[in-house]
Amino acid sequence: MERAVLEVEALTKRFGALVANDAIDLTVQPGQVVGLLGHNGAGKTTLVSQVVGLSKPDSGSVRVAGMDAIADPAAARRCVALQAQSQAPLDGLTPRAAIEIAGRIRGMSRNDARRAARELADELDIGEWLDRRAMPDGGGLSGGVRRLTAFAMAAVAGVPLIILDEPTNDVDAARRRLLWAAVRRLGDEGAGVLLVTHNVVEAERVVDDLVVLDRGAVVAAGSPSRLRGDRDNELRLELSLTPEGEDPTLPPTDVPMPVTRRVRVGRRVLLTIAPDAAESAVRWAAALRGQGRVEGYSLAR
Ligand SMILES: Nc1ncnc2c1ncn2[C@@H]1O[C@H](COP(=O)(O)OP(=O)(O)OP(=O)(O)O)[C@@H](O)[C@H]1O
Repeated sequence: MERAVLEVEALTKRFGALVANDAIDLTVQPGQVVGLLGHNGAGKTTLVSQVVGLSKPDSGSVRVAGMDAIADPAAARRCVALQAQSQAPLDGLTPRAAIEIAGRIRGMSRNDARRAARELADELDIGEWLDRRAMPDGGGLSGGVRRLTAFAMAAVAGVPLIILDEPTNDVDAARRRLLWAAVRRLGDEGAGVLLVTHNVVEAERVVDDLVVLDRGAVVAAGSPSRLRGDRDNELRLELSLTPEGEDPTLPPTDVPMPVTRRVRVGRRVLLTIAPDAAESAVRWAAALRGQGRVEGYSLAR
């Protein structure tokens, strides 16, 4: 197998007491589109910042195209194109100029950069704004066109690893479809793509693998169909709380099994757990009831 374009191992990053990335393992192969999913604050942007050398991990390793991205961030960065979550600073530029400059910085000839900018504009259907200038007050270009231009800037020159952080924000539905198709094309042409998104439903169609983060840790990883299969088998433990309202699932908790989802509705708490955790879940819930800490419990598919 070809060498992975991104190898993250046991990556840990703390902000004071908060563990923003908790021993994360993640690999992107050439030609593979990997979706990185997670709620707000799950640790996605923290992970991306370390991959591109903007912040240093507390422990763990990051290799980009075989290079140690922690020891030599500048070398690693040459192999990565990043579309950041914040809008790209395009003020005073036209999309055409911005995309061409991004290509030239990556070593493309003037002609190649010009041709690539035109092709990307056609692919994303932003040709009519290609020569319109972005104004500093936010005028000139819509948020969606700015976002698509930033995507084109990341996609223009062939680098081994392309990281897209929420590339569809502000983009209309029709152009989102074009953008997803372009993401798939980048993978099919051999790039490794790490796609950070909240948009699971749309991303699922273009990714090969998904990595799901929750509170800094990887809670699920694999192909979308495998993860869906896992979900079909998941169990739901429901606890009925006492009128006093003690919630034994809140920290400090002695819950003995991994919980992939916790939802509280009134005096009921629903925990989603793996099928092989059924026995320990029932033993724990029965003990809670025995101690009078919950009124009752049930376990269901
Ligand atoms: N510089 C920082 N200092 C302190 N805490 C931080 C810092 N950067 C991030 N955090 C915290 O680390 C956790 C992970 O944040 P991060 O931005 O990586 O999440 P995210 O998954 O990218 O979220 P979102 O989807 O909202 O962008 C959050 O609790 C956040 O408040």
